[in-house]
Amino acid sequence: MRIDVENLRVSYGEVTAIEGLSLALDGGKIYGLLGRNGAGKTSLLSVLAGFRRQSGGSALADGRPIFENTATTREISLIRDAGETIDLGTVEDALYFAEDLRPRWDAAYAKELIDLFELDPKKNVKTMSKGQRSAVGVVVGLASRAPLTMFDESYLGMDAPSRQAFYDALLADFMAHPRTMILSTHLIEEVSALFEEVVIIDRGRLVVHSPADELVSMGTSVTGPTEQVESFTRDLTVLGTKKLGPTSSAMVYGRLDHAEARRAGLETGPIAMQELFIHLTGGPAS
Ligand SMILES: Nc1ncnc2c1ncn2[C@@H]1O[C@H](COP(=O)(O)OP(=O)(O)OP(=O)(O)O)[C@@H](O)[C@H]1O
Repeated sequence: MRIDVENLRVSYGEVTAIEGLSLALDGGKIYGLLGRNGAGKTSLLSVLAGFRRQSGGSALADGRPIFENTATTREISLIRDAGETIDLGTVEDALYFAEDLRPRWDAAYAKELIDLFELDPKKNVKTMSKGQRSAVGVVVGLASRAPLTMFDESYLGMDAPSRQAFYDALLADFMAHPRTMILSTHLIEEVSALFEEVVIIDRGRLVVHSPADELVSMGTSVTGPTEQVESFTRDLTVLGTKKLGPTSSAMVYGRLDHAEARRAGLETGPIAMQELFIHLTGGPAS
């Protein structure tokens, strides 16, 4: 499913969560949606899911307005954190409800996922642990096979093996049934390998929309004797420097001539997406 957002504004009374945001997603990919606390990720996803009407601008899915358009919103699934989406009866009830709502529901796959996450179908969702409720959300989100599937920090409370099981299942199911997936997360290092494209928002505005590999290629570590590192990086954007005795390692943002660095006796290497994210969203939290 294709997404076109144009000059979007989302306000809550006096608070403006999204302002002047335009974004075009071709679809059929896994997108990472990144932003610091309060950046507007949930607000954007809520509009894309039709949970909330935008205050200004437009949001289209496959060229059609989303809000109050049931034919379109049936094809869109947004799973919020810790199973917030599912608050009725047992796990089985939640699955029946989802099956009724979702035209592409795969009941056999849902059952497989219930077994994978070792969930008790007869258990009341409200009495489950936070991680188990998140897992129910993940099952509903994946088995819906919605052409636009969004997970908004849907792993909250899930332990590391369960989160890994979620990422593996998501990737396998995406390969078998390609669709548009948007994952909003703060666990950048853990999830970034899944992203084909990355969208970073900050204070309600778009900062970056780029293929993940291009974004990562914008960051380089330059390591060598401190003096050479300093002289080589003098006119470059340096995100941070680490010193160990006479050696320094600088994190540089922007295109860089690796051969020239090597000629200067320096080593270059990749830096993590998280470092770039921290830089692009205003540096470490004070
Ligand atoms: N229901 C609401 N009423 C008033 N303000 C709200 C409401 N929901 C969100 N906001 C405000 O809108 C801004 C964006 O919030 P949003 O939840 O979209 O951010 P987020 O990027 O999802 O944050 P987080 O990573 O912390 O979940 C924040 O300033 C927040 O306080």
